[in-house]
Amino acid sequence: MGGQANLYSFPDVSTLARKLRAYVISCQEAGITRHGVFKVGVSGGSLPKTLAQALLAPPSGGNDTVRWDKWEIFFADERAVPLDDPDSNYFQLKAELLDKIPSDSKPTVHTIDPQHLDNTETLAGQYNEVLVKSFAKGDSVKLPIFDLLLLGCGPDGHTCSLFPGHHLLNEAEAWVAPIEDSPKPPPRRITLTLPVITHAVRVAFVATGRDKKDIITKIFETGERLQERLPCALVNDGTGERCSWFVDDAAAEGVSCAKREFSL
Ligand SMILES: O=C1O[C@H](COP(=O)(O)O)[C@@H](O)[C@H](O)[C@H]1O
Repeated sequence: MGGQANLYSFPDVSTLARKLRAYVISCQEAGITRHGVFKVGVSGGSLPKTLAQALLAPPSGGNDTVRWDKWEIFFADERAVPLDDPDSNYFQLKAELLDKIPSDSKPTVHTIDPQHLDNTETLAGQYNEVLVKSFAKGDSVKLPIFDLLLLGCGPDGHTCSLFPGHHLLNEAEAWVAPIEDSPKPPPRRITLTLPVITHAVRVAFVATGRDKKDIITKIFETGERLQERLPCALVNDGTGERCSWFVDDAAAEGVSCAKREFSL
């Protein structure tokens, strides 16, 4: 894999949000040029709040426009709960971001089908079909290619619903996989698999706050990261310079090397 993941550290979350906006818009423009739409996968957890701060800010002119009507939003992982449950990643994104987008320019949002909540295999199959319809369009395609995946990093190094050392990290065929034993509640979820994540055109992690410091240090500084099979480190290794980390100084405090200057 070419190069190393980019680690961008900013003094505070508002600065991070401004730079993240510029980055997402550049991925948006590339996606629209490539195929007329912007196909983005988003995580839950702390990400929707920071993303909303980035994307709901008024445009500063020039090319700084979020073209919501061109966005197709998918979920990088989702919990097997109703869509109006506060644990639902869709619910969190809706509350923080989707409900605040002006009604004349709404994105297309692909949720799980809540009819299949009682069976995570069926739920993963249903969401897989959603991806097939959008990315394969009747052709045989080995893997979907997201224009951008916006991911979180849990304090244990998990991303999406891929957890350290979990057997799902070995999944090589499925695009979407069920999980029934997530160590972080709720236990029943579905997730994009590692091959899908590392196949994206761009991957961006967003992680802020002191409670992310130890794991980010481990991911970027120590030799233990791969032995421990930390999902975030595996994504870094599978994507190289296509991967960018947007972190604040509190989260990056333990990293002494590898930080890059963000320019766009
Ligand atoms: O359970 C989850 O956690 C991760 C990380 O969340 P964070 O609050 O530590 O940012 C999140 O990315 C994932 O989508 C979610 O299901």
